[in-house]
Amino acid sequence: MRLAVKGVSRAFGGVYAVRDVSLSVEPGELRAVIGPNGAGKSTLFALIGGQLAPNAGTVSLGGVPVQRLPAHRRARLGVGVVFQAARIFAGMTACENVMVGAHATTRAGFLAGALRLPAHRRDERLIRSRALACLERTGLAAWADRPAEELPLGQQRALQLARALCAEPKLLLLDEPASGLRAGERERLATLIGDLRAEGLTMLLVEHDVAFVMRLADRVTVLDLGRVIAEGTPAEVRADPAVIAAYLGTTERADVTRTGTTEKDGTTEETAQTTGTAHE
Ligand SMILES: Nc1ncnc2c1ncn2[C@@H]1O[C@H](COP(=O)(O)OP(=O)(O)OP(=O)(O)O)[C@@H](O)[C@H]1O
Repeated sequence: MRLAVKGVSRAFGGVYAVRDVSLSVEPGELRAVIGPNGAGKSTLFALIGGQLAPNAGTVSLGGVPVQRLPAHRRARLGVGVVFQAARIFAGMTACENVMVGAHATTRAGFLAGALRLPAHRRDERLIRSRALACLERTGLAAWADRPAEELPLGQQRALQLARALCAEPKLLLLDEPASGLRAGERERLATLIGDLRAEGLTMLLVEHDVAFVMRLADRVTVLDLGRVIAEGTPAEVRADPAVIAAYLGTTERADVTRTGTTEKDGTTEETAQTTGTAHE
């Protein structure tokens, strides 16, 4: 599903977190959004997912303007979201957590469920088998019937991804999916994202870990201080002087696999000062 963001701005307390940002992601494309700390990545992510509304500009999905729709309405249009912080339902098994993702997309509603109609039982069986397949894809098959809260953090993230996939999204938004993962988990995630891309799923990936996205993305959008400063293929972006100045250059972060906070040491004085201003 095509995603088009046009002239989107969002301010907090008079300070723009995202300012006049435009980007369009073609169906089947894997787009990465990178940028230093405070660049506006998470804000842009929330503006697309519907957790935030823009002060100006439009967001459209497959040509439908959605900037005023809440997140659950965008989900129904086919937007799947994996947040950075694990959002799991405690007191439910891993499989039940994943099944939640699919319920919005099935016909049998609450009433059919409450009345235990045959259509509902059929749907439940279908959803359970879909959920198990998603758990398998994300390496969580062995956890299916265990309480979700017992999963280690990395697996809780994978569980969110399984839940999003179970809803069969047309656009998948991933917010720093590699952060906090161990090397093996990171590799598995990269493989899965590559597989999803090969299957034609449109994805937008916000990521701190530049090396992680550079080998996966078709195109990369670079934000700095709320604005798009570069866009292109990974090779083009890597060679762009504006990107090097703002983000990649001084500590060769492109080759450093880091998560969490971006180090400020070694940045140019100018970059350090402007980044500081953005946080005020
Ligand atoms: N809810 C909020 N209230 C006030 N200011 C906010 C809010 N969310 C973001 N900001 C500010 O907007 C700017 C952009 O933040 P955002 O989290 O979108 O950047 P980011 O690129 O995701 O950063 P990071 O890589 O550190 O997560 C920052 O200056 C931040 O302090």
